[in-house]
Amino acid sequence: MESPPLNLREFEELARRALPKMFFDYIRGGAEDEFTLRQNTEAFQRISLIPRVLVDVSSVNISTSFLGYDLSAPIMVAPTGQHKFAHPGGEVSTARAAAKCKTIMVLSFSSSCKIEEVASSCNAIRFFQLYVYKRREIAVKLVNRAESLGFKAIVVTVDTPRLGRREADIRNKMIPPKISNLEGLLSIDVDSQKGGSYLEQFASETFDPSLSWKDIVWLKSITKLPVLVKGILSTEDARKAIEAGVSGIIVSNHGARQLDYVSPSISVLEEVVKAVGGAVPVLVDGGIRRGTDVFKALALGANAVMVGRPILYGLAVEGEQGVIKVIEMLKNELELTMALAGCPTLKDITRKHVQTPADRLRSLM
Ligand SMILES: Cc1cc2nc3c(=O)[nH]c(=O)nc-3n(C[C@H](O)[C@H](O)[C@H](O)COP(=O)(O)O)c2cc1C
Ligand SMILES: CC(C)CC(=O)C(=O)O
Repeated sequence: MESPPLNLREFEELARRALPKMFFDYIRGGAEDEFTLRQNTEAFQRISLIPRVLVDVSSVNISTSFLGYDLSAPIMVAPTGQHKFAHPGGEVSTARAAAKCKTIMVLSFSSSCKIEEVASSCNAIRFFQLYVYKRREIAVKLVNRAESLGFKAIVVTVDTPRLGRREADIRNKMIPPKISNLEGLLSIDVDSQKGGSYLEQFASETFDPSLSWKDIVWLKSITKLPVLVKGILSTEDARKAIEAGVSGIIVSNHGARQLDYVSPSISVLEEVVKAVGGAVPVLVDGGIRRGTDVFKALALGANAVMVGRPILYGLAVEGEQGVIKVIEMLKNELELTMALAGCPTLKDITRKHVQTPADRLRSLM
């Protein structure tokens, strides 16, 4: 028997073996040259840790809260579409795992399980991620459904006016998603003569590229739930988001699947946090694979992090149990990092515990 995975990267390798190539490539892949995809993880490696010693770390507490909800750790499940590509249990298995790990799952609009099915499967705290389609009434219906099913926030993704160019999907003729929440609301026929990525064809038929800042105000007007924006990479947009009245900002480059050559999200986190100035909480995702990465993100000002692909790898390898193992691995690594860095609580993690490439440059001048 193979030895069990010891870290998130080993889960990726096992998922590669477990999944059909088309689905593994879809999950792993990024846009175009995958430059930002590599940078998303390498940027974490360029940040060093500066531990403090002789601090009593006999007890380390990693629990926190986000928008008033208690979490076992500052680690949440990012919205990712089509969990049934990874495992037949789909989003229901992921939601159960998130509930058992006492964390928040952001359910993707492009879920392969119905929102009702996910809501009734367990008592996890859930947020609903929204893609705004050309047919706006679909957004209204889904936001209303999420609200009445007890979802606690709407996360609107703002980096996807069109789908990024994912060459693996083009090569594999990636099949279109089966979005259960759209049953009875919308059916899209892809043109099987066209070739290329059918996922991309689907997205270009449906996604509304005219979405703009005024629509955040519209979105707030159709729901009582807090609205968070996902996909902010600049201080200017962070300020606009605050002006538009959002309740949270997610610094994200969509796991490097949209615009290639954007900065890794961890590299812009600190300036966005400064621009936000504590007005609303800030999350970050992209390339988080180790507890040390979570620690670095917190030191640079994030309230919590979200994890995308590793959750799907865990799901592919072992269903619900695999997702639990991935989240618990990250939690255990964070706890150990905090002990070794002299931080018994999350509040003890400060900017002084990390050194970024910019810090090193400044110290030479
Ligand atoms: C297979 C896959 C599907 C995704 N689907 C969505 C989605 O439906 N909505 C969304 O806002 N982001 C989506 N994302 C982006 C994630 O929410 C997240 O930003 C990204 O995966 C974080 O990077 P990481 O995978 O390196 O952790 C998807 C990412 C992947 C890998
Ligand atoms: C169904 C897709 C549009 C989901 C997505 O956002 C992605 O694949 O990155």
